[in-house]
Amino acid sequence: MSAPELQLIGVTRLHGDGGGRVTALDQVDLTVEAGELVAVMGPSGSGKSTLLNIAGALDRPSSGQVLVGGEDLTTMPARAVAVLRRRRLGFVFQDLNLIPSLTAVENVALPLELDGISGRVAKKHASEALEAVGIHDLADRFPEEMSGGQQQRAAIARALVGERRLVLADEPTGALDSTTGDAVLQVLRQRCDDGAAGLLVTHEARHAAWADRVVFLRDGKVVDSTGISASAESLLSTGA
Ligand SMILES: Nc1ncnc2c1ncn2[C@@H]1O[C@H](COP(=O)(O)OP(=O)(O)OP(=O)(O)O)[C@@H](O)[C@H]1O
Repeated sequence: MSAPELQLIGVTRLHGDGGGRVTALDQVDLTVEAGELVAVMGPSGSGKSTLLNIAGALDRPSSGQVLVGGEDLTTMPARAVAVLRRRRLGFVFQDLNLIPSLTAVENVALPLELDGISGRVAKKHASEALEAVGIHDLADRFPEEMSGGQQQRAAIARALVGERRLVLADEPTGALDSTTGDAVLQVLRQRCDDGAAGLLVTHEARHAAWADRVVFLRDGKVVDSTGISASAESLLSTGA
């Protein structure tokens, strides 16, 4: 059997020291297999963003292990981590970070070109990624010529382009209207159904309902991890 796409083992992240020390994550264990979409929920300050940043090698744990596709990020040289992050991980954050002077297709092709793929091949993959998120016809528009929802879809296409096996999303629907937000989640869900692994931080039970599993954090600890059928009902009834 192949290694899980993502495995956190006993991950602790401390910030500051002395009296000001904060335990952002406390001995967190989490496994996400290929084909699985896992939602992370919890109150403000519970450690959701820290978890996502550590899973995406944007931050390092104070102790514990982070394995991506079976490779331990915590012992890997920084250069190898950067390559793995570029090739294997896709990030969808609220801050879209599309480059204003590049068209949609150029923005999506950029990570591939940075990875040494020829411009022509990168554009072909980028066009397919734009098609998958339903904005193929906007390929030659600049970000300022697109609506917020269209920009978000372009950002998702950029996160999914190429062979990204692990997709990390932090409130990817942001301020989008609910129809566009659902479309964005549908793309993420489809990608996981096609074999990627996904980790989705969200405050909204309606969005977590797209996941196979929900992990609840409180004060940096996983307090519950539950299949969606059981959790969705209780979450929706409490309005969490
Ligand atoms: N760089 C930092 N320095 C000090 N404390 C930090 C730092 N980053 C995060 N923290 C603290 O770690 C804890 C977890 O923060 P984190 O941002 O992961 O929570 P969150 O669940 O994503 O919150 P929110 O839902 O409000 O975004 C909080 O107490 C936060 O104040």
